[in-house]
Amino acid sequence: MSSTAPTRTPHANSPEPHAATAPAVAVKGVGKTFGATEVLKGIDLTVPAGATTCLIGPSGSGKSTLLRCIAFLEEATKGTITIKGDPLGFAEAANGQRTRLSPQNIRSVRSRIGMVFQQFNLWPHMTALGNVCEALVTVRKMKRKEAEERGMAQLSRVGLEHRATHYPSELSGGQQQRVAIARALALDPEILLFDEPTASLDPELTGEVLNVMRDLAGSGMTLLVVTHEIGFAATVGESIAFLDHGRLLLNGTPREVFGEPRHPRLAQFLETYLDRGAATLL
Ligand SMILES: Nc1ncnc2c1ncn2[C@@H]1O[C@H](COP(=O)(O)OP(=O)(O)OP(=O)(O)O)[C@@H](O)[C@H]1O
Repeated sequence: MSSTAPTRTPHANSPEPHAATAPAVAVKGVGKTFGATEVLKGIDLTVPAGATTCLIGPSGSGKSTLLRCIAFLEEATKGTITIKGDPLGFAEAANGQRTRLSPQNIRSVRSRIGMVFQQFNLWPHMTALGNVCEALVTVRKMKRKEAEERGMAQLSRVGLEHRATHYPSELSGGQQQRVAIARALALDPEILLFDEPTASLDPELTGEVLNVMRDLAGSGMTLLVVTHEIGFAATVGESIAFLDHGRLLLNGTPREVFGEPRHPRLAQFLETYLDRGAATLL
């Protein structure tokens, strides 16, 4: 098992990696501090395209912060992040100097990333379809009719076409989260980030959201999922990254990471967080 996934180390004069072969996300030496607190300490992580990567670790280890840095909702204090080879936010020159990219460049690379949060953040005054279509019309400038067609297709993908005209208050938490997933999918992202998408759901509603995510994973989308659902990570994740105290301690296949002998910190974490039923999956 390696402490980091295999990364490309191009020769200084070699061309930029071609988008088709570049990883979906490459995180290099990323650090993040909030005031005097160092939350991320030099993270190197490669997220392969067309696969599901699960980011696990104890509470406070920095998982959400790393995901938010990848979505550029937080700015990494050090290091670089590329999306299919394109720098996001900052570029690093050959001499190691980090420069901030233009707002247009940041917007354009960010628009290729979708994100689903723990809270669904739906507009309460809009129907499920209205929520899914809103950004298509206002941001992507799509005609309403075309946006609604695309929105219906995405609602159907998460099994909610029959709830298109319902308002969030008329939907269960699991259905609201599925609408939020449809909204992210409608923008056709190259990579979809999930930040503990089932954490605010009752256990009986968690399964329906995990099933949708399982289907998306099976469709060959690139997913990066922060989760405490270890059973989901072990069965759906093709790559597992274990974060502890702001460092990437382990990164590999589920078998490599969860198999015996287990890293003592992982063993300790699993004892604390293991969700019901996961023990039999590992
Ligand atoms: N905006 C912020 N300002 C100050 N400290 C922050 C901020 N965001 C996160 N932190 C701190 O960074 C550390 C890591 O938080 P983060 O939410 O990334 O952890 P996590 O692994 O996702 O935890 P959890 O599993 O509980 O969600 C925590 O100590 C948190 O208090």
